[in-house]
Amino acid sequence: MSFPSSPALPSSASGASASAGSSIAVRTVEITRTFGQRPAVVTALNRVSVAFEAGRFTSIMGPSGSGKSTLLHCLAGLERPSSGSVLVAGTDLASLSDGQLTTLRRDRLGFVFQAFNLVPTLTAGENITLSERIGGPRIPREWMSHLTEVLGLGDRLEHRPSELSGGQQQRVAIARALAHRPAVVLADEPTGNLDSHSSGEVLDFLRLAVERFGQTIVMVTHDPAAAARTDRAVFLRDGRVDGELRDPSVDDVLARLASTGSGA
Ligand SMILES: Nc1ncnc2c1ncn2[C@@H]1O[C@H](COP(=O)(O)OP(=O)(O)OP(=O)(O)O)[C@@H](O)[C@H]1O
Repeated sequence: MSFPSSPALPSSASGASASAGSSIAVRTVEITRTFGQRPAVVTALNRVSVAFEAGRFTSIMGPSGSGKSTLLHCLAGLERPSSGSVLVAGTDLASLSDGQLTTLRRDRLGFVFQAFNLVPTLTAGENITLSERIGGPRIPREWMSHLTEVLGLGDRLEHRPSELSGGQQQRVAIARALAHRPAVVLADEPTGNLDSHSSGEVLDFLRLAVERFGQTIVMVTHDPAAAARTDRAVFLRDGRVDGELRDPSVDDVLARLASTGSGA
């Protein structure tokens, strides 16, 4: 597969630092998240401190119930931790009002979900520019056309989601997540609903976004093959960070999961 070279990044490139690995895009400091009341309190996250470097692709793995989704939701500002801090591009989410948090989520974060979450009544192109349509920064058209060309969507922009395959819908969702150059893209099992061919393609595009555009991506996955496409796999267990692997291979990840008995 060959791709055209990237045009100059828009000056509004908000936080997608090109200096891979040299700065922290998002971090948690000692976050704890509990659900419920005594005596039935569930501690989903227990004093988790983890930092995600700018321009890197990180996966979060761990057994069911280990806290992966709760961590991603806290990074996304969808859930507030019971204690501790979440900092996105240096901003402590706890210091923001609800309105400020909504704006930060629109302008500085991108999301890719297992269920695509496209707006069914909008075309692919309209879905991709959704953040602009709801008041976010203007998406430069040169960047938009480059992005859709790289993702192989150039001839699909007038189609509605129901007219696209699952893999194509997820590519639209990725384009939407990347369009406003967020500080971080948060991906929750982005290949969970796809066949292995489409999964491979989606992982190729996420990888490309990191390498070509310096995008920071944090992805929850159960799939060792998906984790092996990332720069770093962080393992959770019982709401705590339980080690990590740099440049993991599938075998590394499988061995790691087997050694802790944490079949993903
Ligand atoms: N809204 C909630 N109310 C009560 N308990 C919750 C809530 N959300 C999560 N939990 C509990 O917190 C713990 C962590 O859940 P979480 O969904 O973060 O795990 P996970 O690692 O993402 O699991 P899975 O791989 O199955 O999606 C679990 O024990 C779960 O039951």
